[in-house]
Amino acid sequence: MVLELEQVSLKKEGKWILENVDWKINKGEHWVLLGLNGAGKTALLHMLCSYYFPTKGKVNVIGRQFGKDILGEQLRQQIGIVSSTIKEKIYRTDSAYQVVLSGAFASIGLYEEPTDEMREQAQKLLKDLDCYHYANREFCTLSQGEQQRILVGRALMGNPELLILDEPTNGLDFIAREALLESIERIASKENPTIIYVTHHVEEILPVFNKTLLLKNGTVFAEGSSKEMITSTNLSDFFGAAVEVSWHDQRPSIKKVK
Ligand SMILES: Nc1ncnc2c1ncn2[C@@H]1O[C@H](COP(=O)(O)OP(=O)(O)OP(=O)(O)O)[C@@H](O)[C@H]1O
Repeated sequence: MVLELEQVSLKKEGKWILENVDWKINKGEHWVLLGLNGAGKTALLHMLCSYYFPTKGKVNVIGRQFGKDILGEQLRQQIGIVSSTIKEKIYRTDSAYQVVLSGAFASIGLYEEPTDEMREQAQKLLKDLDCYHYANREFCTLSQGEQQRILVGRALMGNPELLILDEPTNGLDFIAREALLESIERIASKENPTIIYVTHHVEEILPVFNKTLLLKNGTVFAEGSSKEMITSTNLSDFFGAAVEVSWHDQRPSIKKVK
């Protein structure tokens, strides 16, 4: 089991942000965490990375139980994460290669001497993600799409037990988005890491993400196979607005019904 949440609740400034969340993720599963703005997705991710401690309930991430085991840095080294918060922190003048390498230490910037093995893995990731030709460019000179690829490479350094992709296509145009999704699909099917893909865009649910958890107002609205979750009836209830879901080539699309 990579993740086990049991009746997890989180209170911040007198308000319940998460309530009675149950979620189990087995090794190698690919999940989508879908929720509208303010649903509690970021709060939940912060908890998985041990930045937040649950007010109630049990959290077990990669075999470590919050409250019993030592967490923090050690745990975060086993989780690869792509998020806008991390992107904002990356040093503008670090090269793309340095950014990828820093993932081996789960640090922002490089403070330790990488081993030959780390360098080899970083170069391989740059090639696999089709980023090798801009490896020596400063991070800030890369396009949004290029930056996101580099961040995916950084997250994959050290072969994490859990890969969290938090709205990785934010700010990307249609072409860059689809190209990044193709890479993610390749990683998911080839390397088979456990992945949580966080989004509010139904269209981004790739066939490899065959499980979905719907989070609404801090509670689990429903969870199960993506095919069963992503239906017109279920999502109309979930969004509180009549929507129509259609599937093409195993990818869903959604439109509001007038
Ligand atoms: N530290 C905090 N203190 C007080 N309220 C918070 C805190 N963190 C989050 N919240 C509130 O909890 C709710 C859920 O926020 P969260 O950022 O987790 O949502 P989200 O699903 O990630 O939304 P988005 O898709 O817009 O990023 C929001 O109402 C937010 O204002």
